[in-house]
Amino acid sequence: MPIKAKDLRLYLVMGSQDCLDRDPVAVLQAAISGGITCFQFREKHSARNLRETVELGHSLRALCRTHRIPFLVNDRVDLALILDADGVHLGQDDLPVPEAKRILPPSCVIGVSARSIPEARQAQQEGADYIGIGPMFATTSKPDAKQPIGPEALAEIRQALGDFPIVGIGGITVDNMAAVRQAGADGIAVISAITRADSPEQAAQQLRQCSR
Ligand SMILES: Cc1ncc(COP(=O)(O)OP(=O)(O)O)c(N)n1
Ligand SMILES: Cc1ncsc1CCOP(=O)(O)O
Ligand SMILES: [Mg+2]
Repeated sequence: MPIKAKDLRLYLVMGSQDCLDRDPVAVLQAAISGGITCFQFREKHSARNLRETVELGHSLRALCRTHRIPFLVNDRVDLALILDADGVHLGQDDLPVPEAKRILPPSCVIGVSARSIPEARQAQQEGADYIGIGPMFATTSKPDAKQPIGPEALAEIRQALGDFPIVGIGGITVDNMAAVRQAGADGIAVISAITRADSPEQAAQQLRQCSR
């Protein structure tokens, strides 16, 4: 089922590395109560081995299923299949979209990262369902992130792509999200604005209210 622009309104990206000493399942539950519209399981560089990652993934997936929140897996198509995910998110260094499509069921959503018009056009032509553009601003959640490109670059990509689902990511907070939406994003994807907030539920609620 293709992802709708409204599903991208408030997209939480998260793995256990983002949750400090909190239980990722509790953080996701709070974020869902606060109004997130999409979730991506992004387990990176963590102390968890693959077996533990799969176990956590099953719990997060079940929670999303109960609340009818789309559940996507970052990077790993094998994990997406194991967890019966609704989709995957692939970056420019990850599995190419045509290869992913050979393995995944046709209903599986594919999101692709882009930071330029050529990258975005290629993703669109290869059959991506949405594009994640960033980093918009400086981020501390991705040590290998490239230089921020700002909402101006997103506005140019929006113009080049026309009506196609686009989400901005990277350093987005309640204070700067308006610029990302005004540039033409259908929604925002965040890690720390929710996972590092004193109250992930209230943080999600506030971001959701501001993204109307
Ligand atoms: C919604 C969304 N947009 C962009 C990214 C970044 O993906 P990628 O460039 O592959 O980097 P990693 O997340 O794998 O470190 C994303 N994950 N989600
Ligand atoms: C995964 C990812 N891709 C580009 S920036 C980023 C990190 C976003 O995290 P935060 O919302 O905490 O800046
Ligand atoms: Mg990736």
